[in-house]
Amino acid sequence: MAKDKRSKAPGPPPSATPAKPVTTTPPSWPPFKPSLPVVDLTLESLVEDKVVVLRSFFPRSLCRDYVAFLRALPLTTTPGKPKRGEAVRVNDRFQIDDARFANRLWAETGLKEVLLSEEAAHLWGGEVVGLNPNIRIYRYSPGQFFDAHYDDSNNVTVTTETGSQVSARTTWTLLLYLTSSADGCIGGETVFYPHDRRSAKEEIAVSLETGMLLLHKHGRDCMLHEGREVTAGEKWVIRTDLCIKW
Ligand SMILES: O=C(O)CCC(=O)C(=O)O
Ligand SMILES: [Fe+2]
Repeated sequence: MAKDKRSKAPGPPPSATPAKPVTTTPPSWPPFKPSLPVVDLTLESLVEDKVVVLRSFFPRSLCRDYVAFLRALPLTTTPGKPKRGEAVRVNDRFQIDDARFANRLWAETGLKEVLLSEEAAHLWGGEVVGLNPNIRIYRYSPGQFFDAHYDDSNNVTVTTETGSQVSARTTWTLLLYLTSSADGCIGGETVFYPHDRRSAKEEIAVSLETGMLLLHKHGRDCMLHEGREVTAGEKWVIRTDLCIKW
């Protein structure tokens, strides 16, 4: 086990159950310009059946537009002291239930086609119906991090492109990185630990890449993971989840 001042007392690492979103009017998210996808999206596996990435999912210019836009949202700093059983996360976040934006990310980016392709469709644990309308924005400034935890599977309602409501369950976490070292952000890697313990020898550290989308399996098969401390610049992330019919 790596020595770390953030290491916790014995016991199972906590889960990262997100707080219930407060219902407000969704923001006017910037358009996806240039139209997406800008590259042939190829699913790259980092950990077999557990972690995959799509590089250049958003072009750099769109990431810049998004960061400029997100900066103006009313982000709130999460308390350093978590509720019992919750992971320590220190970052600034904004959370909104926005089925329209979830649908845009799903259907207007090339994501749907690549995830439902024959090679990939078996990964998701069922019939994928879209993305969790619970959209979370994270900003990590120097000193901020998301301590080791597991992500839960949740029951949600997905409103499809045609407006019908489908009962669904989240099966994979989706993280879209909007900044990286190319933008001056140092640290902030998403680190996975395959054997349920924080171990420097075993870690799989995914470095930030501007515009890269990462998906990792959650719920029962979730790997212990953390958002490593940012030491310079800002890490910006859009988080949602992949949902299957339930
Ligand atoms: O920011 C990261 O790299 C990890 C975020 C995360 O683990 C989560 O949203 O549950
Ligand atoms: Fe997580």
